[in-house]
Amino acid sequence: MWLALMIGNSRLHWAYFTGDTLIYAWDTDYLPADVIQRLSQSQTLKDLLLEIFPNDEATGKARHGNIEDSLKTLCSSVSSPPPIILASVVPSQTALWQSYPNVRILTLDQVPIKGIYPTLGIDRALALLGAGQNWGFPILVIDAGTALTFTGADANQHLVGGAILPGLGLQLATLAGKTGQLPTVELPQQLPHRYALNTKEAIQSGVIYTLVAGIKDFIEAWWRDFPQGNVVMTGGDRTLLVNYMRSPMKAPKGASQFPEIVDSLNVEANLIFWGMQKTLKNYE
Ligand SMILES: Nc1ncnc2c1ncn2[C@@H]1O[C@H](COP(=O)(O)OP(=O)(O)O)[C@@H](O)[C@H]1O
Ligand SMILES: CC(C)(COP(=O)(O)O)[C@@H](O)C(=O)NCCC(=O)O
Ligand SMILES: [K+]
Repeated sequence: MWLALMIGNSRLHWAYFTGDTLIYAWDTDYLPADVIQRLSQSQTLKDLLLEIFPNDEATGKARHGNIEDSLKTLCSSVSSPPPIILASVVPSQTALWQSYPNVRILTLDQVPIKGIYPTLGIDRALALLGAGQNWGFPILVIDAGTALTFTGADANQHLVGGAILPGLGLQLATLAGKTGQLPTVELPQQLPHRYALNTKEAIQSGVIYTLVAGIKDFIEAWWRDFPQGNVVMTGGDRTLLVNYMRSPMKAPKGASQFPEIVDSLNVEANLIFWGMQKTLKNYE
């Protein structure tokens, strides 16, 4: 068994594998350095899982309930700190894990995608590989994380390129942080009205409608260049974004948003983990 750890700019993404099979994936906040130190000394997977599964603050009970129990039962026999395969786009966080005795840090040059430029985020390369493995190349990955990224590869698994912009959460945080009067605003579950008559909804409308329009434009351009190309969305905001794109437009004479695009858009949380598994496999 092994654990995959992808360090993103907002949080840690974990997956538990047995061999080639992804059993379970979950997210946690960053861990303090002293907790990571303690994990390095943990003798069993059970000890480790106790630390890295998020607990419900109120009850102290694990949020993942049954899954956590079955994982622990499954792994209580595994001794020594379990192997962690790590990929990161946050160097200061990577440094904290370097002392872990059984860690392997994946680097960009190990990811079997052609034409990679040296500063490409390894999360983008891994997601591309994972998506291409599953749906085939050409493939366009839209990662709605801290940053929102578009990353495409052609039929030869060669990087076409992509784009980077602030993600939904970051756009909202930047507006609140860099202006004198704009409040901190949450993301609504439903698509807001386009024409807002209060500040909160005006911010939500501006950020969401322009982001959704931008995504639509990138997908249409992708299909012009790669008519057989697949498109997949991942990242922490994927579900919200797809829901916005599915909703009818909340505007006068609002028609359904982008049915033809949403119907052919794949949504998947675990692309990066699939890419990590494939990268390891490539080295065997
Ligand atoms: N519990 C959570 N913690 C942080 N972000 C979350 C959470 N749940 C949903 N999100 C959303 O996920 C986005 C971050 O995406 P994610 O893919 O987790 O980031 P990264 O890979 O950059 O760490 C944020 O913009 C936020 O809106
Ligand atoms: C663009 C990113 C910040 C996205 O990170 P994330 O939002 O997933 O945490 C990351 O992939 C990165 O640091 N990339 C390096 C620059 C590049 O890909 O060109
Ligand atoms: K990401």
